[in-house]
Amino acid sequence: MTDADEVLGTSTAVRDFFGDRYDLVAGYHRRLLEEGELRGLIGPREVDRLWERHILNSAAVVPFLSSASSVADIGSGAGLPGIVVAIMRPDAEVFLVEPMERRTTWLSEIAEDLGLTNVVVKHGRAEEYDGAFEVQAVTSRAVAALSKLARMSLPLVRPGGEMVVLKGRSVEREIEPARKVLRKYKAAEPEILEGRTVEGAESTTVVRIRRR
Ligand SMILES: C[S@@+](CC[C@H](N)C(=O)[O-])C[C@H]1O[C@@H](n2cnc3c(N)ncnc32)[C@H](O)[C@@H]1O
Repeated sequence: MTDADEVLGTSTAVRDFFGDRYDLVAGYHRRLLEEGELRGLIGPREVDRLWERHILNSAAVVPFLSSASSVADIGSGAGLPGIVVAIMRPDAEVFLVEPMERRTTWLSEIAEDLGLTNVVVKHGRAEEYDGAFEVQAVTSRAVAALSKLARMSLPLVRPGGEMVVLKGRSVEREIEPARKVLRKYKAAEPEILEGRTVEGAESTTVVRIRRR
């Protein structure tokens, strides 16, 4: 961990931002720091920027989930953003969908160790759960281009719900190729939004697509 990332992660701004969930987020950060690289969950360069690039970046999705009582994070990997969402939204049931067994083992361990009783880990590809369950909101980060992502996510979104994706700034280019699948699932026009967390942390692009 760099000094700058540690200073950010232990700052009053970050403590205030997470409020009474801060200790759980800090516990998750500690586990990622100690085991993330070793267990092949994050790359070696990421260890130095876990707070800003990963935890706060993941947290930026939460304000866009509105009052969703059920969320599925697809391609959760190390738990980003799924574990962060589950910590910040204890009132929501959070499904973490991940095909790699090594990663689902980690996700189950983290949920148990942090006492996150609202987490349900689902082993497999998102497509395998089409028709098996529906949620109010589906999140994802760094899983696929928007057209493929929409095909994976929208079948899990109940009508009136939404998919909320953490994306890079060039996401506008992914919208045209996704139009056909968006029409198929009666999705509304994608909204490109700015996700912010605390002063001093980079903002992120969030794409929200409502299903009618
Ligand atoms: C680049 S990682 C990103 C992990 C995490 N979301 C993050 O931002 O750190 C992509 C993840 O998506 C998972 N994945 C790939 N195809 C998938 C699918 N069809 N359904 C669900 N997850 C998938 C991979 O196993 C991997 O864990």
